[in-house]
Amino acid sequence: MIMEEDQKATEDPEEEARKRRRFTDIEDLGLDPKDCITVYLVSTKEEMDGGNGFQFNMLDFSGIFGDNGRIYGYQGLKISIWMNILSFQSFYEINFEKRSNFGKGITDLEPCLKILFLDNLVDNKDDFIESFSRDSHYIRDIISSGNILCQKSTEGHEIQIIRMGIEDAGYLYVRIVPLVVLLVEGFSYKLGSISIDLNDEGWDLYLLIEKPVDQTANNQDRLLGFFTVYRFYHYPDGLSRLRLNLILVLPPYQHKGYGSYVLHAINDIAIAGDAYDLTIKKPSKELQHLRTCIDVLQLLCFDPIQDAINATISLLEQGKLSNKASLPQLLPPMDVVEDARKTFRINKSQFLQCWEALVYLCLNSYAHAECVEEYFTVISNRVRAKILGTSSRSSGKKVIDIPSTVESKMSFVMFRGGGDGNEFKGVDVDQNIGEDHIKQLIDRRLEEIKLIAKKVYGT
Ligand SMILES: CC(=O)SCCNC(=O)CCNC(=O)[C@H](O)C(C)(C)COP(=O)(O)OP(=O)(O)OC[C@H]1O[C@@H](n2cnc3c(N)ncnc32)[C@H](O)[C@@H]1OP(=O)(O)O
Repeated sequence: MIMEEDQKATEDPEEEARKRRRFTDIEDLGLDPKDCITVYLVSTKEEMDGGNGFQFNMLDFSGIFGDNGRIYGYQGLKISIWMNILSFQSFYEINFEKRSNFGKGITDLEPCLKILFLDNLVDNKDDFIESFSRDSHYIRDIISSGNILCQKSTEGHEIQIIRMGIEDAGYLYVRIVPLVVLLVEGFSYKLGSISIDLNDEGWDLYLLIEKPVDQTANNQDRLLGFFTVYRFYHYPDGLSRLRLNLILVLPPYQHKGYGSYVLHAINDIAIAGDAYDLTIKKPSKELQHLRTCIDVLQLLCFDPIQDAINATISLLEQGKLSNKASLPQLLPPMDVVEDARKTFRINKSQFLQCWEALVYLCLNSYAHAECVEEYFTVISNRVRAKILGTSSRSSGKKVIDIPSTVESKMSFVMFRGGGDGNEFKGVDVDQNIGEDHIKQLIDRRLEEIKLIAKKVYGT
């Protein structure tokens, strides 16, 4: 629905002339959609009218408003979008003071919003308001065909994770896709990365549901979040591998422990299904942090790792790792990596992420403060080598020391050249990168490790 606000020209002609001059004199630089669009999650008419719904604006509109993502030809533009959090249909209103072509054309807003919301838009405000009561049990109906995977009790509610059949999942998925596009960085229609192939049985959709214990008509089941998992095969043993493709906890429910609950459930799915491993497709920074905290906590209680950590700390105490010209450094023994995969389904590259944090945690908690500096040097060297990959690569073989759980004395591993043997992810490789940028990336990694330690141990 588009509404042009009443002009106040007759009330203050001078002000109006000044505004008009100002607007026509300047080049139309376009508006950032983030500055003029607000989305409200609502479940009642009162929330909608009173502006009391959950409100968010810093959203990702890339790919929605043309190639450079800006909106042209408007002054005082305000787009309000209300999403019914019970049925995931939406209604919008567009308000502006002025609309005119100032050299860059006029963005046609309605088709853009239709690209975003697909068939989930309700055209009429009264219909939308009616949907609060009409569709109040939409979620309850949808999940009736699903299977409860796990549940826990909170005050007055059951929190359930429900696995959906792929067809029923499809109906709901189409309704929640607009939220994914807006809230998950890097997921856009353009990239085509959000689609689930409903004919591919490898896909599973799981819903995180809040169910009132009192299931009377006035109490609705609510969708708190969801995740999709893809199952494929590990060659040559034919075991399944699980990939978490997408996870979203809806904004009103974030930072309440649900993400953590879901990640534990996914780990359990992988273990119960005897999967080879569990991976996550391009995790966001926040998700990666959460995942590493969870994995580090599990690994800290995993006996086979203790000897390997102690051996690494011993090398750090002797200053043997930072002096090494060859890389990689601070690698765990491969048998420990394999044990962790078999026990927790943590894949190798995730294990290496956890390993640095595990060593740091043990350094800190067992009074090895004097070699923390040594540890920081080793991490800095590792990040630097990752960035400047090719310069430290050689075509020959490299022999490096690693801690061993097999023998008390040192073992060695030989790497054939061409790579730095380093499987750490998360740092961009750029050959022309400057020293300042390298320092920033090193600091960032050290901060990540310290933050994990703080969350896990409060150190
Ligand atoms: C493969 C992909 O899908 S990549 C994209 C990932 N998804 C997104 O980016 C979508 C938007 N974000 C989200 O959906 C969510 O924020 C998620 C999934 C990343 C995390 O879910 P949340 O429910 O917020 O996680 P959870 O609450 O368990 O933990 C988040 C933080 O809250 C903290 N926390 C956990 N429980 C509580 C609590 N009771 N009170 C306060 N804080 C808590 C955690 O320690 C954690 O803090 P940290 O981030 O500083 O370490």
